[in-house]
Parts: sequence; structure tokens; C-alpha cells
Amino acid sequence: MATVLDEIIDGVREDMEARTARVPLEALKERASRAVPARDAAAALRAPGVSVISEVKRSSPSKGALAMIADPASLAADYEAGGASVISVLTERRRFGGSLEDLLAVRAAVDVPVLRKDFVVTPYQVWEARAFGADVVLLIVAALDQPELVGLRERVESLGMTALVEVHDEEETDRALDAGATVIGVNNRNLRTLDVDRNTFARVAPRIPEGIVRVAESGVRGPHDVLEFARAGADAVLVGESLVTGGDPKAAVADLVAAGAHPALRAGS
Ligand SMILES: O=C(O)c1ccccc1NCC(=O)[C@H](O)[C@H](O)COP(=O)(O)O
Repeated sequence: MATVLDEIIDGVREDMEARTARVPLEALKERASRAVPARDAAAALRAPGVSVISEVKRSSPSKGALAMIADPASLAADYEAGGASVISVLTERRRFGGSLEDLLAVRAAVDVPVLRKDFVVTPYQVWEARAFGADVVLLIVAALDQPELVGLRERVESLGMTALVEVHDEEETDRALDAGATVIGVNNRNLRTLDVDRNTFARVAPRIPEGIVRVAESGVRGPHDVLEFARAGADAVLVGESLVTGGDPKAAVADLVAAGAHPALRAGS
């Protein structure tokens, strides 16, 4: 039986084929060659404290509509003002209501690195990410076989960007490491059931060696969750829903950043 992930990827491939018919790969490469260089996201995520990746997220398969977000650039600027280290932009159209135009607008509005959050399964999408200003590209291990994962990571890095390689369990973590990932996101959301289990990060993180950036993704409701993920070894958290539904995104990000800089975390307690 097809999973939600399979269904999303089927739609992504259809949309991408339509874009490929309009903009051939060679034209896209030419546009990417004119893009300003990528910002260093790995350095931003390695900074002291728990870095906050704040997401522009209009809707989701698990929750449906979340927020209108008429002006993603303005939301991203609020996130940056609150102290976000990286802005994540969901560019998938059918289930998340995003677009490459959102990515372009956000990149022009902020000085921090910007993540293309999508279901990337072909090199064309990586070139697209760069052409539209991305500094980071999400690669989901569950969506790729091993040669695809290795090839896409290499393509992302050859264009000067950072690959955020997403895993859900220990086996996928081993695949990410074998593929040469240096930034690994553990998603607490099971992509088959869409349920969030916040214990996933604590279970999987010990599998990720020191020196690799560890990102806890999904299910961050507030500062207490940042503290929990930090104690379990997170260098960064990726947060969407609670920021877009909370009413004051700048203050909400600032609260998360403050929690991630808590002195008790520096003492290792
Ligand atoms: O959010 C979903 O329902 C979802 C369903 C299927 C695949 C991916 C999905 N979300 C993408 C994400 O990973 C999250 O947007 C991101 O981690 C932020 O999560 P949250 O803070 O829980 O919105």
C-alpha cells in the first residue's frame, strides 16, 4: 500500500516534470551560475547554544491548513529578528502550500542561510534550489536509495550548499553516515503514520558521532522541548507549526533561542 510519503513524492514528480518542460536543466544551471554564493549553514548550526531553524509552513498533511502566510518574507524577517539561525521554507505545493517563489522572496529578505524543505529526489531539484537562492537542501533518506542519496548529497555540496540529511531511525542514520552526511536531522514525525514521538530524537541521536551536527525536527511546542532536545544532544531544532500558529513569531523564536542558550546546558547538567 502506498504511504503518505509515496503519495507526496508522486505529486512532486508530476509538478517537477511540468517545470522541467518549461525550464530545461541547462537553463536552470545557467540561472544557478548567476545566483549569489550559498551562505554557510553548517557554521550557523554549530554556533554555541541550540540553533533554531524556523519554518515557513502554511499547511501540512497531518494538520491541514495552519496559517495564511501572505508574506513569507515578512514572516522570515520576524524569525531572523527573533534570533533564528536558519530559515526553512517548505516549497512543496500540493500538501504544504509552498513554492520556489517563497524561497526566492525569503532569501532576499534575510541574512541567515535558507533551507529548501521539499521532497528532493532528482538533481534537477537541487539545481532549482540553488537557482532560487537556497543555502541548504533537505534530503530524506526514506525517499531515496543509497546511490541516489550519495549522488544528491554530492551535488548539493558541489554547488556550495549544505545537505541536511533526514532520518527517522537507527538504520536510516547508518545510511546517512555512510553517504557522508555532516548535518543530520532526526525527524520525530513518523512519515508513515504522521504521528510525532518526541522520544525518537533521544533514541536515535547517540548513533550520530561527535562532530556531526544533530538537528531535532518536528514537535517542538516551546522552550521546554528545546531544553529536552538539548539534553539529548541536539545542536539545533527545526520548528514549524508552533511558530506559525502562535501569533507572535518573533517572540516565540526568541523564547526558543533563550532556552537553547540556558546556562544549565553549558554546564552539561
Ligand atoms: O508536517 C507534516 O505533517 C509532514 C507530513 C509528511 C511529511 C513531512 C511533514 N512535515 C515536514 C516537517 O518535517 C516539518 O514541517 C518540520 O519538521 C517542522 O515540524 P513541526 O514543528 O511539527 O511543524
